[in-house]
Amino acid sequence: MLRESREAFRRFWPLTRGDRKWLGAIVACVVVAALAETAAILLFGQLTDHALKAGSLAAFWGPAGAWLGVAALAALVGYLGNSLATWTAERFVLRLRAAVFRHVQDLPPHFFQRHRQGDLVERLTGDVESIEQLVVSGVVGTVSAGFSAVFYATAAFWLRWDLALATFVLAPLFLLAARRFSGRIAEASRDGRVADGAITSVVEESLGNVVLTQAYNRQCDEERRLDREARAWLRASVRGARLSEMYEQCVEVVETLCVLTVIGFGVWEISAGRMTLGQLLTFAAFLGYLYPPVRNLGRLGLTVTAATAGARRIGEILDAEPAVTDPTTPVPAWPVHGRLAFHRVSFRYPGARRASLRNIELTAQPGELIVITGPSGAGKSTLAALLTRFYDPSAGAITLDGVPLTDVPLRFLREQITLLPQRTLILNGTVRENIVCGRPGASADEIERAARNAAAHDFITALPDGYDTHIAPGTAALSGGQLQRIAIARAMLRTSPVLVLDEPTAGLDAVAARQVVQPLRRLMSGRTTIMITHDLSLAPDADRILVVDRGRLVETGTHTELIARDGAYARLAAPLPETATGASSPEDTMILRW
Ligand SMILES: Nc1ncnc2c1ncn2[C@@H]1O[C@H](COP(=O)(O)OP(=O)(O)OP(=O)(O)O)[C@@H](O)[C@H]1O
Repeated sequence: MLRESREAFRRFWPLTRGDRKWLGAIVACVVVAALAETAAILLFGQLTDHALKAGSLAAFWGPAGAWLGVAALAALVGYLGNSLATWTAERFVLRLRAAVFRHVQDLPPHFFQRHRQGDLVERLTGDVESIEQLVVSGVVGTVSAGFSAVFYATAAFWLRWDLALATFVLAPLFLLAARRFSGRIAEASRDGRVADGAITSVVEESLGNVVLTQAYNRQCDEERRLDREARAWLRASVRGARLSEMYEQCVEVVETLCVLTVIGFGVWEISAGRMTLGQLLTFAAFLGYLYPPVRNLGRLGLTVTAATAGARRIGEILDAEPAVTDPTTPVPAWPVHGRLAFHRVSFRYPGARRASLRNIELTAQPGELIVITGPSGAGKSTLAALLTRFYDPSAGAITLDGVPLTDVPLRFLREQITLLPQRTLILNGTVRENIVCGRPGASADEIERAARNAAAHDFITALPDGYDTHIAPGTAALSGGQLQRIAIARAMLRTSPVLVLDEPTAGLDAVAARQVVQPLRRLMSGRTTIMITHDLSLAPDADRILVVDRGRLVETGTHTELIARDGAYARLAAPLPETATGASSPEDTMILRW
C-alpha cells in the first residue's frame, strides 16, 4: 500500500507546479503559528509561577500583554495559512479534474461502452477530490504535523528531558494504532467509492430508461437494483466509520495513558521539590499541543491510504489510451475537395475476437453520394467511425484527396468531415446555440438560412421563445424529426466538403422521414456524402450503392445496375407485400425492409 501511495503521489505531484510557492507559504504560516503557540505556553508557565502562585497583579500585566500579542499573531497566520491551504487545494482539484476530463474526452467509444457512466462521474468528482487529500492536504498536513510534533517534543525535552522520555516511550502506541487500522479503512473507503459510483449509475440508467420502467412495470426491479447498491454503500460507509471511530478511541486511551504518566511523574517530582507547578503545567501544555499533530499524522496515514484507492481509480482512466493520436509529422492544411478512398480496409475493435470489416474498397469523388446499406451488425457504423477517425483501420488505409487520414491533423480532419450520427445529439442550450455550434460565430442570418434549408425555421419560430427556446438532451419537447432537422441545420452551417450520415432517418416514422429527405438533399448537395442507411428511399439518387454483409462488401453499383443484377440489393429494395407491412408507398416499404 505504501509503495502504491508513493507511486500515486509521484504521478499527481507535478500538478502542483505553479502552486509550490504557496505550499511553502502555508508551511511557513504553520511554523510561525507553532512558534507563537510555544511562546504562549512559556508565558502561561511564567504567569502561573510569578503571578498566580505569588498572587501578584504587577507580575500579570507583562506576560498577559505579550500573550495577547502572540495570540493575535497566531490568529493572523492561522487565518492566512488555512485560507491559502483551501485555495491551493481547490486549485489542485480544479486542475486535476480538468486534466482527467480532457483525457476522457479523447477516449474511444468502446471505453464508454465498457464503463458505466455513473462510475465515471464518481471518478471525476469524489475520486478527484480524494487525490487532493493525498497530494496537497497530504503534504501540507504531513509537513505541518511533522514540524509541530518535532517542535513541541523538542520543547518538552528542553523543559524536562527525563519526563519527556517517560512519556514518549508510549509514542509507538500511536503508530501501532494507525498501522493496525489503515489497511482496513482504505478497503472500506474503496468499497464506498465503488458503491457510490454504482448508485449514481443505477439512478442515471433508471431515469434515462423511465419509459421502459413504466411501460413494463419494472419499478420494483429498479428499486431492488438501487437498494442492492445502496446497501453495499451503507455497509462500506458504516464499516469505514466504525473503524475510524475505533481508531480515534484507541488514540484517546493512549493519550490518557500519557497524561496520567506525566501527572504521576510530576506529582512525584513536585513532592521531591525538583519541579514547580508552573513547570508541570507548562510541560503538560506542551504535551497537550503535541498530541493533535501526532494524532493528525496517524489520521493522515489513514487519509492517504484511502486517497490511494481513489488515485488507483483515476489512474485507470488516465492509463486508457486514446484510439487515435495526432500525426507526428502532419500534412499542412489544404483546400479539401472531398475525394475519399478506402484501400483494402480491415478493422477489428480492441478486444474483439472477430474483425468487423474486411478488405473494404471504396472510392467517392468530390460531390458524390455513396449509400452504404446492409443488415444490422454488418459493419456500416464502423465504416463511419473509421471515416471520422474514432479508430484507425487494423489494415489498409483511408485517404482524403489522396492523403492518408493518419497524416491529417485530427482537428483539421474533423473540420472537413461532418458527421450526423445515428442518435441526434442535442446540447443543453437554446435552439440557436444548438445550431450555431456547427460553426461558432455564424451570424443570425446564416443561422436562419441554415434552419430554413433544413425545413426547421417554421417549427422553431412557432416555439414559445423561437430560436431562444431552451432544449436539453432527453428533455426536449421536440419530435425526433424536428430534432433531426435542427441537427441538419447545424450541419448546414459547416463548410466541410465531406458528409457522413449514419442512419439519418432512423427512429423516424415514414412521414417524419419524408420531411427530412428534402433538407438532407440540400445538405448533401455539393458535398461528398457517405450515407449509411437501411432506408433506401434516397438510394436511387446515389452515385454508387455499397452493400455490406458481415464486414464484407458484397455488391457495388447504382440503383438501376443493382436492381438489374437481381442480387442482395434487389432483394432488399423489393417492395414487401402491402398486406404484410401495412405500408402504403414504395418509399415506405423500402424504409421497413431491413
Ligand atoms: N465497441 C465494439 N467492440 C466490439 N465489437 C463491436 C463494437 N462496436 C460494434 N461492434 C461489432 O462490430 C460489428 C459491426 O457493428 P456496426 O455497429 O458497425 O454494425 P451496423 O452495420 O452499423 O449495425 P446497425 O445497422 O444495427 O447499426 C457488430 O458485429 C458489432 O457487434
